Amino acid sequence: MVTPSLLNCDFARIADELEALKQAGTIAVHLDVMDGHFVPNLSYGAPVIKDWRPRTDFPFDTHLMMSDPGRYLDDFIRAGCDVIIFHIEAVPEPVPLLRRIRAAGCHAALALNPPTPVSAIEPFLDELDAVLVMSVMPGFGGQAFEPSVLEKVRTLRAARPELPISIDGGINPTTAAEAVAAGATQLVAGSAVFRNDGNYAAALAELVQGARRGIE
Ligand SMILES: O=C(CO)[C@@H](O)[C@H](O)COP(=O)(O)O
Ligand SMILES: [Co+2]
Repeated sequence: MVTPSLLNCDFARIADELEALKQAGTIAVHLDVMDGHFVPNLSYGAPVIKDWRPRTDFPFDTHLMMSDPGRYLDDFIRAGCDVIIFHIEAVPEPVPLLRRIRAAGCHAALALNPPTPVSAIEPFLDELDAVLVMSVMPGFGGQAFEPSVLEKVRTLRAARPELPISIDGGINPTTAAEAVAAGATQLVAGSAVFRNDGNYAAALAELVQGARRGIE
């Protein structure tokens, strides 16, 4: 599955952007929340997501790049997030938070930055609905894919054949193929979708074609 990251969309026209993604065949969107502390950038938070919620029925895959996600977790749950992902680097003892997310009826996932080994999340795999492997340092769209993370995807896939594995950062048709071949099941793509020609259907089709090459 290709999940567009809204980071590069036109936020002034969010309802139109969501509708255009729907017409292009999207089935979920990835929301990048940045706190200016865990990552050197700011984006948007729960009040904005709450206003988007009635505009779309897309599941909201919410990537919390925050130093203290627990402090704001209830706001994201109330805002209507469906999948809530936070970083193991921010919360080294993640079980209480993962359980709060699941108890609220949401899916819980842990993200890991490129330098972070799989062993950092291994003890918590039973508590997870998915893992998000970052293939760039978080904070900005449009960065180059870091190929060394593919080994982590392979390791996770071998350890957990059924675990949904997302990969996020620098996804294009070529890296989509590599990620899927390694075992990724969800490809988060920002700049490869929100490219200059505005043809989201064509962009998604190219990414899906790339992903298919990875299965063959
Ligand atoms: O979490 C992040 C960046 O920190 C991502 O979700 C990016 O928004 C993906 O953008 P591209 O790398 O595909 O341009
Ligand atoms: Co993201």
